[in-house]
Amino acid sequence: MEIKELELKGVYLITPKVFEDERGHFFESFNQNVFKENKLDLNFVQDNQSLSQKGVLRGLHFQKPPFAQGKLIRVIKGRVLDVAVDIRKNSPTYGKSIALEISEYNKLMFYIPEGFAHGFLTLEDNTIFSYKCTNFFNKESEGSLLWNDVDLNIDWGNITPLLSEKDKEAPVFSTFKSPF
Ligand SMILES: Cc1cn([C@H]2C[C@H](O)[C@@H](COP(=O)(O)OP(=O)(O)O[C@H]3O[C@@H](C)C(=O)[C@@H](O)[C@H]3O)O2)c(=O)[nH]c1=O
Repeated sequence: MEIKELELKGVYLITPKVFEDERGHFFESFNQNVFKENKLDLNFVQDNQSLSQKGVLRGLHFQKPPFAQGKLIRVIKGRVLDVAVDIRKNSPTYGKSIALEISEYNKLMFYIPEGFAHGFLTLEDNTIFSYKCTNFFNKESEGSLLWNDVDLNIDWGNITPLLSEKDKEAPVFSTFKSPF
């Protein structure tokens, strides 16, 4: 497993070591010791899974402190464009985002720390998305930003995604007061 910090501080790309044989393949999707060796001392308390058809966009979501969450993301089946937006007020990269394609094929994993809004677009039908969280779900702490906000300027491609009612009405970035 290789762990590499990306251009936004605190965001990591994890590339597993995949063992293939005639039965199929095997890889470690999380190893606390290896994460610790890379200064990622994390305590995951909740695992989530969602299934989406192609063209579903979930996001951009975060939970406010004290229920802020770090998320370790992977795709079990299918393919997504996964996006993390830095919403740490004092960060030199505030408002900047990283978009990564994560799939059952490349088996990449993405660690997004507290202080980020997160969303993803599914690129195949029946995409199964799975993530570990460092804090519990807390409905009252949910926050969101509009996926196609002009200032965030995320390149999702030319799409008309299927969104939840909540995500259609998410706040814009220009008037956003970050809780981080
Ligand atoms: C996120 C979550 C939702 N739920 C419930 C609430 C709701 O009735 C139902 C569906 O919730 P949502 O519509 O918010 O699901 P979804 O839009 O998939 O929300 C997720 O989106 C991605 C982008 C994230 O980053 C996650 O943290 C999470 O916010 O599941 C839980 O019980 N526990 C949870 O941890």
